[in-house]
Amino acid sequence: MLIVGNTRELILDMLMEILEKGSYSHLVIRDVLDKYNYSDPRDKSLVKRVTEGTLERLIQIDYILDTFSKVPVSKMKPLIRNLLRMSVYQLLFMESIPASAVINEAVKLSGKRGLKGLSGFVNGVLRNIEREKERIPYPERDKDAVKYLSVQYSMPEWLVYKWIDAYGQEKTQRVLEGLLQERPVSVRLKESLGEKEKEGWISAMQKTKVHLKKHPYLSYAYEISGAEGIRNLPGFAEGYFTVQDVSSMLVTEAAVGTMEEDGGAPEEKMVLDVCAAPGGKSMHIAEKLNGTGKVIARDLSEYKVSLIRDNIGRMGYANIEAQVADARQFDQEMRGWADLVLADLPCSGFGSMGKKRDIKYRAREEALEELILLQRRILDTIWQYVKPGGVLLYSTCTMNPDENEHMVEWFLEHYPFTPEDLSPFLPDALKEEGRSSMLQLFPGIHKTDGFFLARLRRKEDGKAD
Ligand SMILES: C[S@@+](CC[C@H](N)C(=O)[O-])C[C@H]1O[C@@H](n2cnc3c(N)ncnc32)[C@H](O)[C@@H]1O
Repeated sequence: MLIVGNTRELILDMLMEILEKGSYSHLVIRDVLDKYNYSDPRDKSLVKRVTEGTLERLIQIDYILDTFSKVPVSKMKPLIRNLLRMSVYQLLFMESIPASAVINEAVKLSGKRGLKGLSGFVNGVLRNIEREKERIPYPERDKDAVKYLSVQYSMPEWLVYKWIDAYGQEKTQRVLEGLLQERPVSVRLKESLGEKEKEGWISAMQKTKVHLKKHPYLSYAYEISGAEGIRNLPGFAEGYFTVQDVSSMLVTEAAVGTMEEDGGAPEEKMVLDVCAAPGGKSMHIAEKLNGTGKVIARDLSEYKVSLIRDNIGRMGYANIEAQVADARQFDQEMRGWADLVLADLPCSGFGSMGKKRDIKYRAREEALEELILLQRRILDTIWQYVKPGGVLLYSTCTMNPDENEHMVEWFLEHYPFTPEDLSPFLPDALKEEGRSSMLQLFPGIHKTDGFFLARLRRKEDGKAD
């Protein structure tokens, strides 16, 4: 199948929007796919694949371009730079498209977009790369492991350096590989559905083109691949399921303590989720409470809270309420109110890079310090909402010890909490790693996004040490 005419021009425009104007890739891709109703669904998946793939491999692609072009990528005209990037992606990673077609289409498009004078340059660089693609002189691992891994897996050098420092070279490489692997979307099927409804849903899903598979960690988690849009799938409108990574479902298991503790039937609980939008974990907790107790789901803005409300409406939970509140501001009314406080804090988000492909290029090392201060500020405030004897569940969707293990250590030094063994609440595959109070999940190593969770219990005497 060729990428021709409007389709490749559309890809070029999307890359310009994301890489030159700084728009978020997942939003640009979603909007374009929603807007353009292709007669051939294969066109749709090609647009998605080439745009996402080019972003995912950007560092490697730019390295190759810099090796084969006299003009460095940073000095090229933006349109030419992005045209070359998407073409190199196709030459290297999409064998089904003939190289001659990729190059001819790129040459034509540069002319069409008013850069006819550069058609020869585009042609020359791409032909050179096509000829030499089996002999690209990549950085040598023995000489510079950070540069080697950075180019091979398209990850900024400072992040590779940070991960090697924290987790070692072997683990870092597995994580980098994991981040590039295509992973299915995971969904949480409502546990409260009756057997008949569950079977009906599974059989309706099997009649669609998507592939449905049970996730090995949790009985109610399923993986879906090949879906063109989740919203059109059976059971979505009825609120049978919600999209949620399994790592995030494990937070609820550990927070509510349902896997072994309480024989799987939690008593009535008061729960406060201080950073809740779009509401995935709050709704899961509401579900686990079987309609009892109360979950208050808070977030910073009216818009964010409207996302939580929309989700509650679709999923139909009655024991949950969404509120606008800034977690940095102490709320006197909540002092000692909660059996469980969920602190799923804003973080660097490195664990979800597999899904949001531009996070890795947007991340700035300097910004991490600010995030850590924000996380501390929120923790400084919200620990007081936990009843003496109650639980604080701390989580982030990142892999960065300063936001994770070191943050928990800092917290325990300052506030009257004790860490608790996570293993009773985890699936067998994770029990061993969860024996301490903290669990770091890694893509490529675990069957989840990158994620961190820690379970901390407030001491009965309740006062700060
Ligand atoms: C990791 S996300 C939460 C995801 C959510 N727990 C879920 O499972 O769907 C972090 C959230 O923190 C919110 N946030 C950031 N700063 C905040 C603050 N000062 N007060 C309350 N919420 C805040 C962000 O708007 C964002 O929605």
